[in-house]
Amino acid sequence: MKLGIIGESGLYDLEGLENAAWQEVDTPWGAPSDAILTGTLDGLDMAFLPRHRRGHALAPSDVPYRANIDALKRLGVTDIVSLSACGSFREEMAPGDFVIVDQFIDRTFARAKSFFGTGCVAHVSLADPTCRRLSNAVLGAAEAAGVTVHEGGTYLAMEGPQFSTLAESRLYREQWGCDVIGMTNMPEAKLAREAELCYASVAMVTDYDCWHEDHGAVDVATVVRTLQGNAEAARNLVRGLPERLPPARTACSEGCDRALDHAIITAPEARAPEVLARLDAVAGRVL
Ligand SMILES: CSC[C@H]1O[C@H](OP(=O)(O)O)[C@H](O)[C@@H]1O
Ligand SMILES: Nc1ncnc2[nH]cnc12
Repeated sequence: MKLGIIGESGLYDLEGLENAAWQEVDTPWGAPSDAILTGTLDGLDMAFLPRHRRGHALAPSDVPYRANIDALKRLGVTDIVSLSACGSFREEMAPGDFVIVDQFIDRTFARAKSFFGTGCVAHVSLADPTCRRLSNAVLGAAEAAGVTVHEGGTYLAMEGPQFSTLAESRLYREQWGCDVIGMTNMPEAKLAREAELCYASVAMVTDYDCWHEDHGAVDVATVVRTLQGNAEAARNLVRGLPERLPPARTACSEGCDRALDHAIITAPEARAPEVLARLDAVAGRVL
C-alpha cells in the first residue's frame, strides 16, 4: 500500500515523514499542482500533494486534477485520502467538525473530467464514489484524533471561485439534500475511480455557507480562521492512519482497484495509439 494525501486549503506540507523528499513528477496531462512530498510514516509509504500548490496559487478551476491523479498513480499510490475545506448545510455539522463524505453532486462545468475520450472510451461506475474500506480507516483515525466526525454526507461540488448565492445555498440544502459544499472534490473523485485508486474524502467544515440566519454570508477571513484549527486536526488524523492501514495491501473489498475491468467500450482495433500511450499509468493494467 502507498497512501496519497491531497492537502486542502490550509494544509500545504506534511511534517514527520521519514526520508522526506519533494519529487517533481511529469505526466501526459501536464504538471501536477506541485512537487509531491514522499516518505514513510510509521512504516507506511506516503505521497503528499498540496492541491492548490504551496502558497495557494491555484484556484479550484485551475487545479490540474488529471495530472494530480496520474502523478500519484505513477508514484505507486494505491489509496488517496482527500482533505478539503467545506461549507456546511447542516446545523449539526458545525465549523471544526469533519465529515466523511460518501456521495457527491457535481455542479462543476469548466474542468476536464475524464482520462478517457475519443480514441479510447470508458464508462466507470460511480454509484459508490468513495471507498468504504478506506473511509472506515479514516473515520477511526478522525475519532482517535478527538475530532467530531460525521460518517457519511453528500458533498456538492461547485465551480466557484465565488461562493454560492442564497438561492443556490437553499436549493442545495432544502431541495437536493446536500450536507456540505466545496469546490474541489469533483472531478477528483471521478478521476481516482478511473485510475482504479481507492478514494476517501474528509470534508472539514469551516463555515455554514450563507443559508444560516445566525451566521450571515461566508467570507475568506472566516474560512481561514477555522482552517488553521482544522489543519492541525487533519495532521493528527493523518498520524493515525498507518496503524489502521495494512502495508501489505489486499484487493479492495469494494472493487475500486478493478474499476476498469468492464469499463472500456472502444474495440481494440479502434483504439488510438497516442491515446493509449497517455493512459499508461492510469489504465496500463487493462490496456
Ligand atoms: C478557501 S475557501 C474555498 C476553497 O477552499 C476549498 O478548497 P479545498 O477543497 O482544496 O480545501 C474549497 O473547495 C475552495 O476551493
Ligand atoms: N461555503 C463554501 N462554499 C464552497 N466552498 C467552500 N470551502 C469552504 N467553505 C466553502
